[in-house]
Amino acid sequence: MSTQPTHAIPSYLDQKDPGPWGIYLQQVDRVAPYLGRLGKWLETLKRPKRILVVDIPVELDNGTITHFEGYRVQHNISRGPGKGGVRFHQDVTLSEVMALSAWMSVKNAAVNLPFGGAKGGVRIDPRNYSMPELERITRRYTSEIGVIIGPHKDIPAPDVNTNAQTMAWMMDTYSMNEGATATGVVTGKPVSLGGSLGRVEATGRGVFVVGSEAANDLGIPLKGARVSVQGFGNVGGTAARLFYEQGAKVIAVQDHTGCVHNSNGLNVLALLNHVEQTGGVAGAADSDTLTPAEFWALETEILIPAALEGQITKHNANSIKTRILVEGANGPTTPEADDILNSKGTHIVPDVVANAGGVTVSYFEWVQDFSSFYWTEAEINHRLEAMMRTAYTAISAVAKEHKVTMRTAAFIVACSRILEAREVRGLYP
Ligand SMILES: NC(=O)C1=CN([C@@H]2O[C@H](COP(=O)(O)OP(=O)(O)OC[C@H]3O[C@@H](n4cnc5c(N)ncnc54)[C@H](OP(=O)(O)O)[C@@H]3O)[C@@H](O)[C@H]2O)C=CC1
Ligand SMILES: O=C(O)CCC(=O)C(=O)O
Repeated sequence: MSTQPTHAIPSYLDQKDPGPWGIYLQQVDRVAPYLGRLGKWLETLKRPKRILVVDIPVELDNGTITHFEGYRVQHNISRGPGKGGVRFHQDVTLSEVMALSAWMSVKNAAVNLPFGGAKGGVRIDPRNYSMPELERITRRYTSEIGVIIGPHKDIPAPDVNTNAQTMAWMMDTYSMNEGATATGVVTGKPVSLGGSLGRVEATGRGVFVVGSEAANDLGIPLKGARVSVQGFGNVGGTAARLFYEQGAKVIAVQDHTGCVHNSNGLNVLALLNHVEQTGGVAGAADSDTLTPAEFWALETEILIPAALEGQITKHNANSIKTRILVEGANGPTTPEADDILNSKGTHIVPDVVANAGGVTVSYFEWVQDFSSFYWTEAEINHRLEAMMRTAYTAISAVAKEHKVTMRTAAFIVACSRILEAREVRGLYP
């Protein structure tokens, strides 16, 4: 007998979602058999706590008024305030933001940060707008979501196409509306505004740390290891540089301008300069070009997707020849592709562990803001590396104990922590 009430018109949550939210739901279902008595709370994870869709009216430089659609979703706040980035992208959808917020709940719990999960987004291609227009859009978006964010409620941070400047505008807008400076309302701020040293590089550094742990587990020396990277922004660019500096051969990099390749290894520092000057990897010196299909089929020791969700699917998973997949991006691998890669023995370090370095240093930033006492970059990096290694080792151990993948192990650890908090808090106000 069903324990849920039935209705003639299904709720939007009951629709079959083929997008990122549907992928997240499949991942949650895979963890159900391992939750024991906590299984009775599983439905909690399939329902975001709070969804806010906002209209953002803005006057453009040419005097016209235009409207953007923005979102902030708080998936779960059982273990602490919501935490997660804000994305500006033309393809942002509610399904995507719901999934990204849920992956934040899982990530924060997997690494044992005292946060729930949240995420935000604005449907906009920021390349089409001037800086003053982006400032007005960001400020209006912040005012609109101001009813649910706050240093103890939900703390945004940078994600795709947002950065420290975006966070400065958000912090200033929220503070003006509150009538008091609230540094702790966002993380990833400029250091001059209470931001943390090391935050800009933190996600890529975390990818490097767990990628190195995985290589060590498989007996692969970093020196000479072939690495390919999709996405050469904050996460992919930093991870590529750190592997390069340790002697790995970064043989291919792809962004939306194309894919550059050199089987002897690209000069990553020169490539970063080239991207700074031209806006993309296309046309970089000492490289040939590859099609996307050729990029995925390259033989590598380490492959790092660090762009958007849904890049590795049943259509390209069979061609992938890498020993280790380190998910810098959120949700880059669909469940079918996950199964194909696992059956080939690919060692997958899932997003909820691999890219947790950013939110870990965001946590350090939040703590520093509250205590008004700031750590050195060396201290930050040391603590970050320790937390990433601990999380990787603990989740590997659970994977071995239950004979499951690292992704399912991370979900077992995280979902158990979230649902235990749910259970012990109880349901009624
Ligand atoms: N920033 C952070 O702290 C964190 C980010 N992440 C995740 O990491 C991923 C990347 O984020 P981040 O580096 O911050 O974002 P950025 O905006 O800095 O960089 C995104 C990169 O991805 C490239 N890209 C976008 N679409 C495509 C595509 N279809 N094919 C190939 N390349 C593409 C972009 O290329 P181009 O510039 O040419 O458009 C750019 O190089 C996202 O999934 C994000 O959610 C996860 C944890 C924390
Ligand atoms: O730093 C943060 O708070 C969140 C970063 C983020 O959005 C992510 O990990 O996907």
